[in-house]
Amino acid sequence: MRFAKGHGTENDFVILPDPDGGLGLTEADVRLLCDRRAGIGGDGILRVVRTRALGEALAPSARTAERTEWFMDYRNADGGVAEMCGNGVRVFARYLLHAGLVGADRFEVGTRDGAKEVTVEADGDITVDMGRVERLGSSSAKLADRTVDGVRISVGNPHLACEISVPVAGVDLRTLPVLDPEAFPAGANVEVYNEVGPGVLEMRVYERGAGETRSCGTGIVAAAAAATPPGEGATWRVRVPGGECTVFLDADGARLRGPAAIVAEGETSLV
Ligand SMILES: N[C@@H](CCC[C@H](N)C(=O)O)C(=O)O
Repeated sequence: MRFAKGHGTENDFVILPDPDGGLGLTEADVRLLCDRRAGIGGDGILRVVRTRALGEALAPSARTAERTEWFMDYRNADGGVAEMCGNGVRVFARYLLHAGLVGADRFEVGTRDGAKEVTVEADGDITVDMGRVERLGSSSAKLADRTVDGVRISVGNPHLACEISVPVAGVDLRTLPVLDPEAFPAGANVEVYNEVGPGVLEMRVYERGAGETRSCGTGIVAAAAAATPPGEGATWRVRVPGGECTVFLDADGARLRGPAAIVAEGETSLV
């Protein structure tokens, strides 16, 4: 089948065009496609399917996706499903434009967290309206070399955003963070962040279902939200190992702006 490969600040994805929803994509297929030695390699999969072709009923949280033409079926590299992917939506939007499946500079993408409006900026960046960001209290995570305290944040998917006040480069993120299972029954993405200047954060992330990645859009939003006093608006530039994104927070929620690129297309016999 045809595939494409794309990334947003080096959070990379295998893109599978499946407009009519006929592809029976198993967890094993996803793991093989994302394998960096035996497969194509990626932090996750973006299946590009017409919303009306979805065989499964949309969850109540995804109802607004019903009005969209294209749905991003996101899978983590371990084969699991995730509700949202901030870098993924930008790459998905870039693919729709690249493949001629949309023509406008502003359109909506369906996700398990509902419809997300994307805007193509004059410089080529893509901005995603991420919607509501919820602060859910505090929790902690045991990492390989330290225990970190943070804020539980929902950006559609679960996060623990931890301010560490020292350079993030020194943190050992090689092992799965140990989380409070009551706070995170479905696991979570864990961010460590540090304010390095006015309005500028540096961040690293251990993604649920993928391990440490070079960037995570929802994680960037979670860190920006955790760094902002509740009820206030703010703009943050967030530096990650794979680049930089900007987050705009206001009373309506968050917008995430950053690059997105398609870097290859081809045929695969792995699915
Ligand atoms: N890389 C993504 C997030 C992907 C899903 C995440 N690993 C989860 O399981 O929630 C992003 O850019 O937001």
